[in-house]
Amino acid sequence: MLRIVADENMPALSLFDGIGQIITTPGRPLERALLNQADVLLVRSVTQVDGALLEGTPVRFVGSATIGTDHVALDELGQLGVCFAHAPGCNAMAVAEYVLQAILSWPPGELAGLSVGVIGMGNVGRRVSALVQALGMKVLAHDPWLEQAPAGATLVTLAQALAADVITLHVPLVDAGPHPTRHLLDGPRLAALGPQRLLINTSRGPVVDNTALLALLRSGTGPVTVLDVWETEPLVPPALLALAASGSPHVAGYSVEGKTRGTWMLYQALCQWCGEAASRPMPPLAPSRQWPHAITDTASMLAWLHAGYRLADDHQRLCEVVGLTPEGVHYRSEAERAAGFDLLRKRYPARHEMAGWQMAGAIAPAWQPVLSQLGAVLVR
Ligand SMILES: NC(=O)c1ccc[n+]([C@@H]2O[C@H](COP(=O)([O-])OP(=O)(O)OC[C@H]3O[C@@H](n4cnc5c(N)ncnc54)[C@H](O)[C@@H]3O)[C@@H](O)[C@H]2O)c1
Ligand SMILES: O=C(O)[C@H](O)[C@H](O)COP(=O)(O)O
Repeated sequence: MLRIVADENMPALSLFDGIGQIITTPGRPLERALLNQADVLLVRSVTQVDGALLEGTPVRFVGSATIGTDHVALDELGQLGVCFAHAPGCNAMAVAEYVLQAILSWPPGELAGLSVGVIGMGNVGRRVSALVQALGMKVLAHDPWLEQAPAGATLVTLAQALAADVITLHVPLVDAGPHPTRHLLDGPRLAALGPQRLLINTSRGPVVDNTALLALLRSGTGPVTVLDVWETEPLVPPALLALAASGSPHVAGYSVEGKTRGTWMLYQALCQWCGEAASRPMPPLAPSRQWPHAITDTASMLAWLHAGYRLADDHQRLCEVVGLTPEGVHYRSEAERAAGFDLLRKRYPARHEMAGWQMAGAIAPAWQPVLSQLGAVLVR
């Protein structure tokens, strides 16, 4: 039996029953002494995993139930001969649904014909691209690693993508190599956006220079801003949250399906590594849900999306833990704010992706493509 240390915020750990014995632990911080008796470490993005953590321990397999891997020193794990697996794409649909709701909640009214600059066209960027095209929006995709534009999108330079009406970031956090992304949106690029554009960051906090963004928002010249990720996580600067149109505690990918799929992908990788058959299927999750109302406009579309999940609830809860009142007062200490951020994530309400909803009301033709992209079933 393998000895497995796992982040307590990972669902579906019973998948590992029979393969190993699980000890759960908070991921931030992770107590190194626990690893002295562990063969396997399973983390989420809040645990920094490097040679200093693993050297001298019996750990030979590390899994991260996340898309991003910037918290893992992959080269150091390689030098120690530690196998690494993660969960590409596991929560991509949840992030895409978050972005869709942010765009639909933005004031301009008619979205068809407006453009969306999608920066990073991987698992998340492609899903976002498909959803916004289904709304009749044009996709200007920037991804220097791609040679061909994904379906329906036009590959453009970063400057061209940043000239779109909506800019949404879906890059990994990268420091080295030809296309680093730390402060990809730096002061000058942010300043060039102006106050009319919508900027959404669900990638990693440091992809946007938060200090420069705050200065622009304070002067009234920054973009309409939706932030799920923050440069100083788990600390959220109250002033930045106060000036953002919406903020959330790094939960864009926190659907029940996305988190569970992450664990399940690690289960498969661990089985392969230790020569076991991965016989357990992805646990069934989506409840049966029926929407009786018509969808004819943005308001009725949002009403349906809100039946699954409300972006505004995330914002409200984050304001509460940061101590931000409608008057803009913040009265909590840094320690309270950091602990509150992590607690919100630990106690995040069950949020299901929209796939599988049975739509019993009339659906106007303009809305059918986006419902189809979301996996809703038209029963009328
Ligand atoms: N907020 C959340 O809850 C949440 C959830 C999932 C993922 N994420 C973040 O989103 C990122 C993207 O997720 P994904 O599943 O699409 O990853 P992915 O690896 O499938 O795609 C990333 C894409 O970014 C491109 N890219 C790399 N450097 C670039 C650059 N300088 N400019 C433009 N494009 C560049 C890559 O070529 C790739 O196509 C993850 O790395 C993770 O950090 C956040
Ligand atoms: O990269 C991802 O998949 C997400 O950003 C990440 O998983 C968010 O959740 P966490 O791992 O911090 O619980």
